[in-house]
Amino acid sequence: MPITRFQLYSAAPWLSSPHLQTTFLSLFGKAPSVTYRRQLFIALDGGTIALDWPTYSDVAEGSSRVIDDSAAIKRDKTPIVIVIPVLKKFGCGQYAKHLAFNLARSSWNVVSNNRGLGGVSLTSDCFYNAGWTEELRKIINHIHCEYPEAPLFAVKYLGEDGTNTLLYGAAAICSPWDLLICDRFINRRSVQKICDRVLTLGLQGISLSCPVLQIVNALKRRSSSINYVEHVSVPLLCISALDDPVCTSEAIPWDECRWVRAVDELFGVLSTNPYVKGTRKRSLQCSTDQGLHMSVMGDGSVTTMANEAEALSSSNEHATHNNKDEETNSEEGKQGNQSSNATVQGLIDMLSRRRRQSMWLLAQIDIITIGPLNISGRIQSYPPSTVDHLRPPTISFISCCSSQLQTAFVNGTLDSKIAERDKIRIGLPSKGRMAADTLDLLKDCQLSVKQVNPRQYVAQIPQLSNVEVWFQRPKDIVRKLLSMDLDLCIVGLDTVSEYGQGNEDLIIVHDALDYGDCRLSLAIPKYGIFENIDSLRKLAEMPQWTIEKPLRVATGFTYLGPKFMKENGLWHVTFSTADGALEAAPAMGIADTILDLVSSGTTLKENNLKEIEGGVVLESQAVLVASRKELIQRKGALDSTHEILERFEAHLRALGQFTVTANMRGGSAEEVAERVLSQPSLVGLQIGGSGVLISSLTYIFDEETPRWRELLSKLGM
Ligand SMILES: Nc1ncnc2c1ncn2[C@@H]1O[C@H](COP(=O)(O)OP(=O)(O)OP(=O)(O)O)[C@@H](O)[C@H]1O
Ligand SMILES: O=P(O)(O)OC[C@H]1O[C@H](OP(=O)(O)OP(=O)(O)O)[C@H](O)[C@@H]1O
Repeated sequence: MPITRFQLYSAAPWLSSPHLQTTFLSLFGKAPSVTYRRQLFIALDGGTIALDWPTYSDVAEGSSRVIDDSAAIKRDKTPIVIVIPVLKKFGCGQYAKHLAFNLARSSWNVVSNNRGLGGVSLTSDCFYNAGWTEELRKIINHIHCEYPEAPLFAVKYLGEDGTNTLLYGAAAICSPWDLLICDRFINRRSVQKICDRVLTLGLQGISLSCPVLQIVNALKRRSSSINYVEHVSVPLLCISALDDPVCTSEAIPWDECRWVRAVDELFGVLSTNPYVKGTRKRSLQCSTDQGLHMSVMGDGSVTTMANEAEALSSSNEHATHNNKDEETNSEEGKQGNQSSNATVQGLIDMLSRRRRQSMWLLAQIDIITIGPLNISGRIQSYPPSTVDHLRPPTISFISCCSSQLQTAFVNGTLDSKIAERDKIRIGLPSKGRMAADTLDLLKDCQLSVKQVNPRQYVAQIPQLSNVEVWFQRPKDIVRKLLSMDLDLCIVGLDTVSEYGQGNEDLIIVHDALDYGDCRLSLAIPKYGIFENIDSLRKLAEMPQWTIEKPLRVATGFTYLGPKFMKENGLWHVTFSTADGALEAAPAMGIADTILDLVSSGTTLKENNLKEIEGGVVLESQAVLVASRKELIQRKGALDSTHEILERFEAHLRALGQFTVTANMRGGSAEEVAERVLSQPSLVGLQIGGSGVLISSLTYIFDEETPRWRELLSKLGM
């Protein structure tokens, strides 16, 4: 049962020390018996990653299921919780098991992972490290593309990816927050040092084969989630024990966690949440505690409280609220909600004035206990049918969000974000293959971009006064179009398809800008078992691919890749990913095939690889893409898009067309006309003669272009 400040947990006297509690749990704690279905992946560095899915039979009371590869499950909307244990020795594995078990019983699907944990061998010299989030990012991408409809819940990573994260929410349980402070805490007292030794003993079995890393303080600082927490943009529940023997409360980012701008959102939830009871004043014990607190009661109810209430009561403006709150302290229901909100609002106003900041609010839950957390009391169970409502506000009252919170997220509508700016934003590739050609196309359409230097990421198009250009990396452009930070963009079709993942908000306005041509294609070695394989069908029919030994594909396209394979009947497939030079993977023995972009085919040839019939996933070239919501809702967005589209269409239509002005001999205008019309090859022209002008055309305008009509119909206009 969760213990809150109002129900202080008193341990038995013989177990009063948190160290003893942890040791007790490690020795005598009985974790639920859960068996896992394990999926193993080999990363490109040779490391082994395991995803462990708890099985249904172990949580029979609930409705959690084993996730398999069937198409039906792929459409499953059951939320998936990714549990990321840090250590499994010293009792920590018990926490993870309790967590997984209770989540699964509450109808959530659960997957647990980390390199080198849970008996997974370390097969590369790269060990788990708190600051290395790249692997987690890839895993989240992988799970998301496997189960695109299931909301994902899993802090450094969240802060790094800000609004770009694929997660819907997260919980950090006993996070060390600041590794340096925790390290110093552990080494401060001898009892802590013993604890450190025990942890190290637990690690010995796996760490002996690894090179010992001399982790310097700077690295600890950089790897700490405390530096990133303010950029988190999804609901984040942080649960810390104030007497944690390792993750000391001194490292908790009290201030950062409180800097939440989503005040209205929080109020909305408070006023509508049936569990909200009255407010209570109570002086808090911890010297670092200042500000507003919300506490989750044992029955799942939420209570607000504040240790600055005394200060508040001295403020005339808010005295009325406080008095009322005290009187109605024990009241429940609507009246309680109102007084709760009034108190919260009063504190916000007072603190805002004091700190001279616009608006902020803390939302914090303190749990003072040690031992397995039975979280079923607080994380609610959502049947799949209600999963669409899983996005806050349902759990947002425990959120810690950055000020960059998407408005769509806050209010469930897009309007306030739409109102935030009056310029239309077009995203263009900042560097790479597409960058120069994109600028050339715009220039050829008399839409030159004025960028003072290439490092300046915002620029203007003087011809379009209400349009701003934002230079970004192609994949970020698509993400920002989805998050409505951009309205329009030019990128390759492959990038939109991969990172847009079929999102209906993305509309291809112009699908053939005539540069950046390439294809996403499957390539296999020319040698060995593939020597006689020349088609996808033959590849799929090879007897070698089984559950135990699947076809290994190296690709950066972790959404399109699995989708293509399944659509083509290749079921026994695993994917590994890397940022470039994928063509080396088969020769290195890391993969059997690669799925990558090809244009001239030179790279494949140089690496002894070949394309196969039916292996092309996508033909790509540069495209103009827009956000449907932006086109509909942002004033001027559709007009600007129309103008850009018209110029692109007219210019591309004019490519390869020339005007020729020539002198032609003839007795009269009629005679010249007759000679021209009777000779399609214009034999009578004296090219090279005096007065002949040949110039390429810039535009051939249509009254109304087909693509514009198509766009209007896609927008339902
Ligand atoms: N031979 C090719 N290889 C890769 N991309 C190509 C090729 N030909 C055209 N393109 C286009 O160029 C895009 C890649 O451009 P760029 O190199 O800037 O991006 P990137 O490698 O995805 O970026 P980043 O370096 O941020 O990962 C592709 O998405 C594709 O649309
Ligand atoms: O068919 P080709 O003309 O040979 O082009 C194909 C290669 O170009 C791209 O790589 P890039 O040059 O972007 O380098 P990368 O592999 O490091 O991404 C792509 O990933 C292929 O490797």
